[in-house]
Amino acid sequence: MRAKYLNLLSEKFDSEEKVVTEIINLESILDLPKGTEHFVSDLHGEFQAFQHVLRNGSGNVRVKIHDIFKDRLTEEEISQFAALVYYPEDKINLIKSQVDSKEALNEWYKMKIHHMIELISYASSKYTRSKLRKALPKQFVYIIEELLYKTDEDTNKKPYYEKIVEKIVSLGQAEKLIIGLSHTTQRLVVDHLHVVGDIYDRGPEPDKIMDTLIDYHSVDVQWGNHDVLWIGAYAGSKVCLANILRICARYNNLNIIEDAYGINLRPLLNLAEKYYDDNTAFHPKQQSDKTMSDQERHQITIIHQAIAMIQFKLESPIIKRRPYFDMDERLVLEKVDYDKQEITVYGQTYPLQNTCFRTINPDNPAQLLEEEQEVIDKLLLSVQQSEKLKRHMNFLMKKGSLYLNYNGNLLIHGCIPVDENGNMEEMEIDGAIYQGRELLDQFEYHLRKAFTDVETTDDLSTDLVWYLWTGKYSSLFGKRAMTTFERYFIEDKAAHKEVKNPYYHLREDSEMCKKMLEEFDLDAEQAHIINGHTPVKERDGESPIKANGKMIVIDGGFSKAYQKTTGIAGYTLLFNSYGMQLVAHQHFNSKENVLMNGADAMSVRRLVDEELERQLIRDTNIGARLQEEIEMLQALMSYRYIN
Ligand SMILES: O=P(O)(O)OC[C@H]1O[C@](O)(COP(=O)(O)O)[C@@H](O)[C@@H]1O
Ligand SMILES: [Mn+2]
Repeated sequence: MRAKYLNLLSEKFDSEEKVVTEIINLESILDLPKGTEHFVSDLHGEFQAFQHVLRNGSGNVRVKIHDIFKDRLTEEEISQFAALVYYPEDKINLIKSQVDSKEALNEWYKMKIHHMIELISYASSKYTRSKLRKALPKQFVYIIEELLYKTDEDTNKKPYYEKIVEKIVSLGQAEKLIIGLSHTTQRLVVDHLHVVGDIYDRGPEPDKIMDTLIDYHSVDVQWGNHDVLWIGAYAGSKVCLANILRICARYNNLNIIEDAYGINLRPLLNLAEKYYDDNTAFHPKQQSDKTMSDQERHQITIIHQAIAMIQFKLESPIIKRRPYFDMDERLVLEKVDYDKQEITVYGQTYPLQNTCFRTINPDNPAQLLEEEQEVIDKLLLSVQQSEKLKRHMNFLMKKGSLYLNYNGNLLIHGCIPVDENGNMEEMEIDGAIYQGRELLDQFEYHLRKAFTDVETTDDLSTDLVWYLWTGKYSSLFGKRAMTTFERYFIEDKAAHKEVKNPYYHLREDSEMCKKMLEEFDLDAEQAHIINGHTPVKERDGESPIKANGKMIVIDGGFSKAYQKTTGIAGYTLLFNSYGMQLVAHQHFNSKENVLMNGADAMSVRRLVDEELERQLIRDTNIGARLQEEIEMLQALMSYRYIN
């Protein structure tokens, strides 16, 4: 086997020199500082805020500009320069409208090109030349490299460089070059991006986030409960599909379904018109930046009811065919007394209000009307035929996982289900018992299986995707039960409560965190758990850094709907060769504000962890892989070339 592999390898490295060059190349990469990792989570469709954070590298771009130019530019000029790097196209247009002569514009171009070259040279200092080359705008690689590697600028070559920049400007290329250099800078300040779940739902543009991630140079995703709901819908789970439609209706986002993904809602609307009327419990949430006519609101309200009732009906057969999901209490339609209009759940009887049960047969409440069945079948077909959704879901499968061990840390959206005593909770799946990491691996196995067979809609794997959204031992949900039905129809808020898994208070304890890290074969002393999912209520004094820094929770509320609760507009985490920093973002007003005022009112930075020694690539996941490659090359060397 080994000889076979070495023979294969020798086809690529067919001379002693080639092997030596590659070994030296890899060795030198190992000694470069570790690249910067950038963590975000709970984006919830907020594309504008997300792309701002990406473009400014959570404040990293400004820090770098500040480092270089603090003695030469005012704070105001630094902010304006930063705005140019974030939004070069728009900023250039703005400048064009402000300057009064072509000469002045050309002078501005020249100065900015020089500044950008300095910035890139600084921002790329920890990368190899080849990596930097890959990040440069293709059409200008040669020119930029000439400008970058100007070793003797102060002496004989200076006029030569001035000439190059002059020429770029006179040939009308300055604008393109500045735009290209800005994107290069954005790319250089972050080496790798982690999205710790919940790209979808609540906000208006998850599809644009997906497109951005697909184009991003290096990224992974830890699925959130909302993401698996979308994966489930595509993978054939009708109940997941009903849920995503219900949430889109609730947040006035049905255009994601219709316009972004091209899914036809007409059959659902027809059904809704037949059976439903106005109902305040189903009015869509008013998003501040969206207007709605009365007619639109009416349509959304009736669609919202139609799909919610389909959802409740679809839950029932799954709960019945999977007794080990242990969800009998969620057979809500069967717990309703239709004459008295009340329900008994968890031993309590409550009156029901705002009901919309016209399609329900009290003798068999979970039975879908033929029309309902037809609608959900058509919707599923339409979902599975959406090319764009297919592309997005494929990407989520390719780059995503339920959890990830990366550079010594554990990244996971929700939780590791534990009991009050901190023991891993057990769950039965298909006759076998799983817990901890094994349980999570089982969930992931089934999710992938469901995705490879989208035709099958009611097998165990597809049902388990829905379980991940809402089940008691789901590592993504992290609560005992979802009280969606109660929230619509019961006034008493006590019935709405969703009890969290004990994980959420036990994670405050560093010993508990260490135990969980060990479960995932990580070095408990060094590692951190990085979570999303539960908004940190900074407003009430809650800290995102818990258990002496072992646990970091980065859901700070990108989602506008949750900003009132958190008091801020999201956290992001940066992990560079010097350690980890948490960035708390202020509310993102608008791109226009950044452009006009250079305002970048975000970041309060907090140190999570400081490395005693600067971390090198040698110490990272990638470093471990490179070391293996070096070993193979050394083996090839002795096998083939040295005797
Ligand atoms: O805020 P809404 O739309 O009422 O949604 C509430 C539901 O969302 C959930 O919190 C899940 O979403 P998150 O992952 O964002 O917490 C459920 O537990 C809850 O029932
Ligand atoms: Mn979540």
